Order: sequence, then C-alpha cells, then structure tokens
Amino acid sequence: MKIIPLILMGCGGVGRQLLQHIISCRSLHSNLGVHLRVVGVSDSKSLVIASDVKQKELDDNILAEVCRVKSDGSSLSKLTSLGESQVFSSPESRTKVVDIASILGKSTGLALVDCTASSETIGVLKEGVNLGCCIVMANKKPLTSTLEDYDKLVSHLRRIRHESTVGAGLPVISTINRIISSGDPIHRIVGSLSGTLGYVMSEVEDGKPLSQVVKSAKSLGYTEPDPRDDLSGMDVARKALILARLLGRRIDMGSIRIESLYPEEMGPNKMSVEDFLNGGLVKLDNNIEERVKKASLNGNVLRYVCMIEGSRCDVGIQELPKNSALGRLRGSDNVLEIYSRCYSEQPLVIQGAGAGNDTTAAGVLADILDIQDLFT
Ligand SMILES: NC(=O)C1=CN([C@@H]2O[C@H](COP(=O)(O)OP(=O)(O)OC[C@H]3O[C@@H](n4cnc5c(N)ncnc54)[C@H](OP(=O)(O)O)[C@@H]3O)[C@@H](O)[C@H]2O)C=CC1
Ligand SMILES: N[C@@H](CC=O)C(=O)O
Repeated sequence: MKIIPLILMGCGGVGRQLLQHIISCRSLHSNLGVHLRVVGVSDSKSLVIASDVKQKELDDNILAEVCRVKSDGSSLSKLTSLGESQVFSSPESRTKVVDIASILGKSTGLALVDCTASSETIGVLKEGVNLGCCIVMANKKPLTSTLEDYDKLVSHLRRIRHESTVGAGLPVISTINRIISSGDPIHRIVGSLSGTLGYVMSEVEDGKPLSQVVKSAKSLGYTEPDPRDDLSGMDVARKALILARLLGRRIDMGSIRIESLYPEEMGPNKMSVEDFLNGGLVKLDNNIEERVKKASLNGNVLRYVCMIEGSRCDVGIQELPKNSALGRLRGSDNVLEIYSRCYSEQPLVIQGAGAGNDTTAAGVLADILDIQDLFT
C-alpha cells in the first residue's frame, strides 16, 4: 500500500469538502493501493497534528470533528475529542508545519495541500519545496505572486499540482501541459473562467437583481471569501496569469487589463464585506440590468471573458452572440477554448462546472492521487 502523508492548510468550504471526500473514498483508495494519511490540518489561527507524524494520522473521527467544528464557524482550537493529537496556535503553527516538512519531506514524502485563499502560505510552500515536499494547490495566490516566488514553486514540476486553481475540477492545467509538452505551441486561449460571474450573468439575464444573485453565488460556494475578488475581475485575472505563465509568458499582474464591476469607493479598503453585501451591491443593480438589456436588444449577452493571445492578456465584460460558445454558457459553467497548431481552426474546448466546493475538492483530491508514484 502506498502511503501519502499530507497536511491540509485551510479548512473552509473546499478544505472541509476535501476531508469529506478523503473519508468517503477510503475503500476506493484502498482498492487502488493508496492510503491518504492526514497528519495535520490548519486554519488561519491553529494547527492540529497527529501525535507522531512519522507513524500516526488524524483518524477519520477527528477529521469528521474538524469538519463539524469548522462548519459551525469555530476555530480548530475549539476541538475537544482530540485523543493524542495536539493543537498549536499561530505563529507556532507555521513553524510546526515546516518542522514536519523537514522530518517527512525527504523520508516518507509529504504533500502540503493549500486550500486557503491567503498569500500567507507562500513562505511555507517554498520551504516545503526546498525540503522535498509535494505541493497541491486550489489557492491561486502563490502562483500569482512575484515571478521569483513562481519560479521557486514550479522548480520541481513533478512535485506540484494545481489543477483546481483554474476551472475548479476541470482538467485545464493537465490538458495545457500535455499540449505544450508535445511541442504543439498554444497561441490563444479564450474563456469564461469565473463560476461566479458566469452564474451572475446568466441569472441577471433571467431578470434577477445582481445584489440577489451575488448573495446566492456566495451561499452556493462559488465566490471567493470576499465576493469582490470575483466582481473586481481579480480572481479571473489570477487564473489568466496562471495560464499565461504556464504558456511561458514572464508577466506579472500589472500586465493584465482588468475590468471591475464595482467602483473603487466600494473596494475592500473602503468598506467591509458585510457593508458591501448589504448596502453597496444594491447600488450596482441598475447599471448591470441596463447593460444586459442593451446587449439583449442586439441579440447578445454579456460574458466576463479572459483572452490570452501574443502579449495580450485581458479580462473583462464582452457583448457576445447568444448562440456563441461563451454566449450559450449557463450557471457556474466555465468554458475554455485553446488554439494551437493542432487545434488551429477548431479549438480544443473544455467545458463544465467551474466552481463549487464539491467539484473543486474533487480536483484537489485527483491531484493528490496523481502524485502517488512519488510515495512508497
Ligand atoms: N470555491 C470554489 O469554487 C473554488 C475555490 N478555489 C480556491 O480554493 C481556496 C479555498 O476556497 P474556500 O474554501 O471557498 O475559502 P474559505 O474562505 O471557505 O476557506 C479558507 C480557509 O483557509 C483558512 N486560512 C486562511 N489563512 C490561512 C493560513 N495562513 N493558514 C492556514 N489556513 C488559513 C481559513 O481559516 P479560518 O477558517 O480560520 O478563517 C479557512 O479555513 C481559495 O483559494 C479559492 O480561490 C478554487 C477553485 C474553485
Ligand atoms: N470564485 C471562483 C472559484 C473558483 O476559482 C469562481 O467563481 O470561479
């Protein structure tokens, strides 16, 4: 049986769903000859770890308790039935993760799984890479940081997986890697890469107010913790940057043209998430409704589009024919058209659910299974 020891960082919607998938797939994985040994789980304030990380694990009862405590909105420090496991608070929890990485990285191997929405994990991930660990990410921030951070994180390609950073559970990164490694250069990617904005656009088209559908998107688990990350275009820009860098473009966020759906005075530095959701959003209803109606008079719909071609990398709203590939999208589906030498006239198209905790966590789980050959 191959054993994959792992530490999960981030226990929100995606992280908890990942733990639930791990528990429910135990017998499937056992039939495949793999066991996922969860040695630690952290949230923003605490880390719970197995008593002996070389041998033991957080058993499924503890993992279920972790999910229960976190869904109640509490901190991991509130865990009670811990058995021999221990809880550490930050900043000690960060040092502890690095200690475990140095114990396991080069012996049994260790996967650091980042399901946070934070830049704070970048340091730990880089240290993990130096210590021989694998890294698996749903979090887009590490790969959209500086080029120096990016180069370090991707310095051992066999040891990194980040499928869920673009398209949630869709096979976007692996498909692009396969095309590139076969020597077929990709010259253009066009897509609708935001589950939230896809859902928002199609619901507004159906006559619902923006303020209402953004709240629904949040409760369905599509949005980032702060939905302004989606509405500002920043989340799509991060996906665009990850794709552009995958294609070999040496660019930073500053090279991407980004269209925001809200004005600067509603930004995170000016109002809280609650104030934005309860007071700010409603002020945007009329403008978007008018834009949707205007597009409809021309037989068109609005879609938030990502375009990468040559040195161009833009994300923003476009008016598109209703019956185009992007225009036909409904709900949280993403679509991505890839043009290369082999796919020059007709693009290779990837389409399907592009957001949601279930599909995203399934993508992360598949990534973990995909590195099993590096473990004994
Ligand atoms: N939802 C989706 O459809 C998709 C999400 N993703 C990505 O998945 C990631 C997770 O999303 P989601 O689960 O919705 O986010 P949540 O906000 O629900 O969860 C984030 C978790 O990260 C924890 N956290 C924050 N900072 C740290 C830190 N420094 N160390 C350890 N844990 C930390 C938070 O702790 P605490 O509980 O204490 O606040 C929380 O448990 C995001 O990066 C998102 O972009 C990617 C594709 C699709
Ligand atoms: N907030 C994102 C989640 C996936 O990356 C989206 O809406 O697409």
